[in-house]
Amino acid sequence: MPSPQAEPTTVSLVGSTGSIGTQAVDVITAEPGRYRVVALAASRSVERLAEQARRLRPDRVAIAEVDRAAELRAAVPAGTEVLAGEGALEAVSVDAQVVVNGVVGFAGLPVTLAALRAGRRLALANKESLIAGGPVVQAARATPGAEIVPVDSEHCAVHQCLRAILGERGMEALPHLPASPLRRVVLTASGGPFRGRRRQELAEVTVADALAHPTWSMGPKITVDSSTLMNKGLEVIEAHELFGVGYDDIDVVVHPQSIVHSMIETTDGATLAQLSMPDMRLPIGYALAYPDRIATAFGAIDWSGLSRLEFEAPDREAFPCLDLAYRAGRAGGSAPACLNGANEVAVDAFLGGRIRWVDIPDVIAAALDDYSPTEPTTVADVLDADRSGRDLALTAVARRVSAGR
Ligand SMILES: NC(=O)C1=CN([C@@H]2O[C@H](COP(=O)(O)OP(=O)(O)OC[C@H]3O[C@@H](n4cnc5c(N)ncnc54)[C@H](OP(=O)(O)O)[C@@H]3O)[C@@H](O)[C@H]2O)C=CC1
Ligand SMILES: CC(=O)[C@@H](O)[C@H](O)COP(=O)(O)O
Ligand SMILES: [Mn+2]
Repeated sequence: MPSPQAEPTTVSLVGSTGSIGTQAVDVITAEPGRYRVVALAASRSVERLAEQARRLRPDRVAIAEVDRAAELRAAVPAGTEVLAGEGALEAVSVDAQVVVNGVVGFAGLPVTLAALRAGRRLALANKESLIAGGPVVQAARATPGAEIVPVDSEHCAVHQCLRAILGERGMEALPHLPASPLRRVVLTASGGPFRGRRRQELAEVTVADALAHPTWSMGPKITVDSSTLMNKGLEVIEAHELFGVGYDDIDVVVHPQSIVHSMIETTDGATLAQLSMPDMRLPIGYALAYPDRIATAFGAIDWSGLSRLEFEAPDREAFPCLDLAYRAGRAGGSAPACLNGANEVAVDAFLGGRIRWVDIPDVIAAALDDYSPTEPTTVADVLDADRSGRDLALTAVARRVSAGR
């Protein structure tokens, strides 16, 4: 049973109009009286944002694109404060006890930093901010009261497993991993839509092919990342940052059913895993309610309908992005920010039809080859590294476009 609550927990939903944001709304509305949404925020989707505001009645609504503010003001209930433009999303990221960061990409960094620096619980879906922000996000995480509870399904699974061996006190010490019987973390990957194909069979795949994820329905950027295995590579760095586990102790296994969401192995050979049907509302509810549990079941397994759970090694030759991420993670410092920025440029160029799917890893590798990592200590350092990754990737994209590839 959940703990009795006098007052609802306040929540800011940033990126409320996307896949994570709309599923967070589902979870909150399934738990009447438990949560109150005090702020909603998105980039440009006025209609969806206004509809959510009419339903959830937040105090404030923020929109990043300033030229959409007038339309939004006209569509939200009277008395709702509307913020717009630079700083608007950051401003509403301190309004609540729990901040859900469902923004896509590096644009989520200000939300992550604002929530942590204000000592809030951050329900983190936006992996890119932690990966690129590295040491700067870790410093903000040390703010009294601040905590990150992962929404990303694999890390939410690892979080649940680690609790079993570390206890709540051990979890509070993260990312300084306490002395523990943990041997390794094993992240599961669906393998994406191109699982089983060799590199030479992937030259002609289309955007529609890459967006056809076999098990999850998600926004376009992460869906393309899943198809290249860069999503898993980013998640390896995310696991390192979240839990303080070294890269030699983070492995990836392909599991096409997406039911085992990840595992930990202990020194005595035991494996602990978290299983559920692929439904992001479970990890979202976990991050909202931690250390309690919500009362609504999302993703419970009907064992009579489940015939097999399969596992295989990732094909690192056909999907080189996985090792590019390990390379950047091991290089450390600002290398993950460069990797992430280059990946965002490459994915954007692929979605825009400027490069082929097989060019994505080559563009990112070209950026990493020409980049010398530094040790970022400020947000400006992180922005610099992101900019360099983007510039180097843009050059590599332009080279491919002018070569007619
Ligand atoms: N979807 C999923 O199941 C999972 C997602 N994640 C992670 O969660 C994050 C969100 O993914 P997902 O929900 O799929 O993405 P979507 O593309 O579905 O949604 C993105 C959200 O971010 C907003 N947004 C886009 N660009 C900006 C910007 N420049 N500044 C501020 N807000 C912006 C969008 O607003 P608007 O609608 O106005 O454009 C929208 O609300 C990603 O980091 C992803 O890796 C992790 C695990 C699973
Ligand atoms: C739901 C979620 O957490 C995604 O990150 C998911 O893991 C993507 O699937 P892949 O395993 O194919 O990358
Ligand atoms: Mn994931």
